[in-house]
Amino acid sequence: MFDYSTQQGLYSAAQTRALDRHAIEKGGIAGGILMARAAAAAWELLLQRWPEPRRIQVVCGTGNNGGDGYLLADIAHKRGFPVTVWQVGDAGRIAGDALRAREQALANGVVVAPFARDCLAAEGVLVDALLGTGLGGEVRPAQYEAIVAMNAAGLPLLALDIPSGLCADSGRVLGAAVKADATATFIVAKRGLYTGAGPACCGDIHLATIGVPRASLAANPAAVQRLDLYSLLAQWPARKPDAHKGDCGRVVVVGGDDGMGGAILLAAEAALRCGAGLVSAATRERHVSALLARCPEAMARGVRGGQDLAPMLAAVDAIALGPGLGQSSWSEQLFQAACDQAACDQAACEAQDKTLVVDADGLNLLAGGAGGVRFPRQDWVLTPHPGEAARLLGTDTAAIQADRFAAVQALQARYGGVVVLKGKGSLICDGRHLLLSDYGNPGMASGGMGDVLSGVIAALLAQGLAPLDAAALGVCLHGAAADSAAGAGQRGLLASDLLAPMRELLG
Ligand SMILES: NC(=O)C1=CN([C@@H]2O[C@H](COP(=O)(O)OP(=O)(O)OC[C@H]3O[C@@H](n4cnc5c(N)ncnc54)[C@H](O)[C@@H]3O)[C@@H](O)[C@H]2O)[C@@H](O)CC1
Ligand SMILES: Nc1ncnc2c1ncn2[C@@H]1O[C@H](COP(=O)(O)OP(=O)(O)O)[C@@H](O)[C@H]1O
Ligand SMILES: [K+]
Repeated sequence: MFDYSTQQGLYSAAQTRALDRHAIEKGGIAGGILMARAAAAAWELLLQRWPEPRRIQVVCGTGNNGGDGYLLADIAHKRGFPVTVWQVGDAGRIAGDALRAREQALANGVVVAPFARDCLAAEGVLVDALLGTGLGGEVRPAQYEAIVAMNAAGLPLLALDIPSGLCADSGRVLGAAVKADATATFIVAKRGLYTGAGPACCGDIHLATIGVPRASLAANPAAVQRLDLYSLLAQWPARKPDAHKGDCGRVVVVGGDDGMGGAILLAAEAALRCGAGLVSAATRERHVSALLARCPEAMARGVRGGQDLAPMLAAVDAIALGPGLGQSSWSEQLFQAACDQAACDQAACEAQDKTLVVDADGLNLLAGGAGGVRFPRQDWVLTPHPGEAARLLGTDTAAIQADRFAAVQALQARYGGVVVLKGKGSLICDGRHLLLSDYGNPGMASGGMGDVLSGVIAALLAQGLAPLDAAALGVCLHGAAADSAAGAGQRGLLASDLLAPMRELLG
């Protein structure tokens, strides 16, 4: 198993509060000092990003996020920039460090005025210090209006800690959220910044740790880890000099019903390009010659049903079940044969690390109860996109996207094994670990990307990686290859464009 403890921790709002408390109470750093450091870090980022702002407008709320904003305004004012603070909500409710920050800014001559409709001037840089990790529930009307106005202003926008209106825990928009160009997040990265609507709201994310003691971090370990491809690759030993193809694993990809022959080809080619020793494709007879013409390294076989498939599965390490599988009776037979094969010799399967990767119509068949396949089971990696996840949990896509962390955990609890919830900020869960990959880009919103991913994960399993490691490395590799292939343009990216960069990244 890879060691995930060195990956960057992602925190919930409650964990962040516990961390703050620890730093203040045990670390002896006053809350006001943390606030001043946060403001200074954000100011530095603002100047790096927009070196000559003609004006700075800071929209402040009544909590400590607003306090950060007041101190940033104070710094900007001292540096001679024209600054206005627009106060949203009743200033009489401001207390503690935030109140001291406001008083300091006022005493130093910062212009502070109540936020009003159309108050924002159309110049300079806007700073969002309205709501941070203290947001609870859907945003209330006054804050909603301020968020809409900030987004409509058409100005460069820097969010402090988290774009206002974004849920720090889930990455869901709570009614309305600021769409920032950059976000300066403080102390630790919040988990909602990296998945769901988070990435679209945050712009570039910059973490300022503001000197929180290591002991505070150690006392409050994160529950989610953000994956770094290169540190995972560094944990995967190189091939032995005398390796032969039998050492590198056997994969069978199963699918490609009528009209979907390309899906099975993509999965097979991806498995080969990610280092599987031998790859077979079990598909409709009519796809075999096209598959062989494009990819002669794959062993393509036409299968009429479950009885033809079973012998092909006997001596394999990983089965990718689902690319273009369809939902016909042929599909159901193959689905059942693959699930039975893995289940009937569970002991052998454990000994050989034989694992199923179930994707696409494999997941739809599973959701529909095809073949009476029992679960939970540990010998599979399920790779649903949000629509498939909704079918597997009997809910709708919006409910999945509203809390992707909860969804991936619910899927894993119900179905067992390792679950990958795809989409921006893909999540990987085995019941003990909760991992996030933020590689990938909207160019991947094109047919065949998922087929490639199932081939990648199957290849990594076949080469001996544990299911969690194969899923984690596979998802990162797939997304990073798409980032590399997209270059400056995302439209028109094809799933097959990922094959060459994946191979380069694997080294
Ligand atoms: N010592 C600390 O705790 C530090 C906190 N920092 C900042 O403080 C923030 C957290 O501060 P707080 O806990 O005071 O919370 P926030 O300032 O994020 O939010 C609380 C405020 O939002 C309002 N609010 C809550 N839910 C709302 C809703 N649904 N609609 C409209 N308004 C709503 C509350 O009435 C309150 O005024 C962090 O995000 C960070 O920016 C930083 O200064 C670093 C140090
Ligand atoms: N906007 C995006 N940002 C990052 N990754 C994305 C984005 N859109 C799609 N992806 C990734 O592309 C893949 C698409 O898989 P899937 O929806 O199953 O495609 P298909 O069924 O067409 O093969 C997933 O790995 C998903 O995480
Ligand atoms: K904010």
